[in-house]
Amino acid sequence: MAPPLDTSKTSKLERYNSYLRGVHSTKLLAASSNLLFRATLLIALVLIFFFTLNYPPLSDNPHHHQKFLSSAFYGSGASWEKQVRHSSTPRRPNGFSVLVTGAGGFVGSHCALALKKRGDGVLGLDNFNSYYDPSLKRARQALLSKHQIFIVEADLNDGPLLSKLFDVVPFTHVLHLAAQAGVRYAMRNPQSYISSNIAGLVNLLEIAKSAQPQPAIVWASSSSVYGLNTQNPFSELHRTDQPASLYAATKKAGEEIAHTYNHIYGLSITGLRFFTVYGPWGRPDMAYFFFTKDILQGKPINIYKTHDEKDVARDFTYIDDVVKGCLGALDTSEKSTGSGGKKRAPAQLRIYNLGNTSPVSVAKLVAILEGLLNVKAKKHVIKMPRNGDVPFTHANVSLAYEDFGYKPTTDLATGLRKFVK
Ligand SMILES: O=C(O)[C@H]1O[C@H](OP(=O)(O)OP(=O)(O)OC[C@H]2O[C@@H](n3ccc(=O)[nH]c3=O)[C@H](O)[C@@H]2O)[C@H](O)[C@@H](O)[C@H]1O
Repeated sequence: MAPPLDTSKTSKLERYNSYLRGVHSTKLLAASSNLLFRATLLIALVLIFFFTLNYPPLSDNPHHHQKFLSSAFYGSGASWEKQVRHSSTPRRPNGFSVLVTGAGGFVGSHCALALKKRGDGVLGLDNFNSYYDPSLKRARQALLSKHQIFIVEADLNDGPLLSKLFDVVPFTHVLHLAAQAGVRYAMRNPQSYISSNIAGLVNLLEIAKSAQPQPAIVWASSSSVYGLNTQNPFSELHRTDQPASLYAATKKAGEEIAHTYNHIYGLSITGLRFFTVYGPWGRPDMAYFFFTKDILQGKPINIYKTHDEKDVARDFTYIDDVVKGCLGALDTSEKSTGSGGKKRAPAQLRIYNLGNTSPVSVAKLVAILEGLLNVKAKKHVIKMPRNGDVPFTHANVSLAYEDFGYKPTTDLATGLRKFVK
């Protein structure tokens, strides 16, 4: 049994204990404020690190804004999988199940709707970046959603998310239209072209090569690959080793990368060289679109001339014609031949021009717009800046005609009328 405590000793002890408690709480207070200070410092450092990583700011680098967040938000959950499956299930006998990348974009949204309308299953993929006003992409998304097309919001470089999609859906085809577009913007933000048009393409092909079954792939190349080629009209047999812009160089690189994946893994791949596609729901960064806006607002527009004072011209191609070309390419795609990531037999590899076959000068384009809008444009005719533009494009489409009946039927005046409306 413990001896009774001497009260004087007890009160001393109590005083001592209360002194100790005082010291302890002061120390505790000091320690916790120290801890708080360190934590604040750590958070500040993490924030500085985070913002440094995200430099330059979003407006200049729209691809950084939500990279890979998608894997965290999606890729799991029964209702998400249900949406993905429902959207990609065909509603016609022997219908396709197509992953349309860039489905929030101009050509992507039109193709997605056309495929869905004929009974194919369509799943969209888009990162909704801010290269141009994302609200236009969201409006396209709303339109697609009305037609039961679900767009997964993800970046092409998000490997885990893409793998997950191919685990959930046995896609028969991929219509790969997601890209960093625009010829002149490549001088302002070169890295975005590498990230989307090269790294993103490789990521997609990596996933596709291991998918069971391997899908057939149809993807968007560009008329710009003809670069400094001077033979006319441009044929798929002409030189494409002199790109005039980084955009063109990344599209040409894509064609070579496609060759590699076809050769090693047996992926069936078709590249489509689009020629200045225009029309309703188009891209606001393209000349016909911002010319229309500027003319209506009474703002001056620049019309480029070549350095030897010639007209600059494009083989402007109407969206409905291009959609028919994309569907024709999908319909004539052969199956990929690989399985388990290994090639089993030679596979189809194709390249086609999808143009209009009748170039029109930019000056004429503006004259048509003036007529349709009933407004005179404030025109500045200037020498084409050295920004990667080529003076002239003109497609020979006989190969696409032979193989899938591609025949453009919309002239520029008719197409622009539909756009202006
Ligand atoms: O076929 C392609 O592969 C590409 O087509 C498109 O590029 P481009 O043919 O350059 O279209 P776009 O910019 O509308 O300029 C049209 C014309 O206006 C001239 N132009 C342009 C701007 C200006 O201020 N003044 C002007 O005269 C300009 O010199 C040009 O002659 C796509 O954007 C591109 O993503 C890619 O798909």
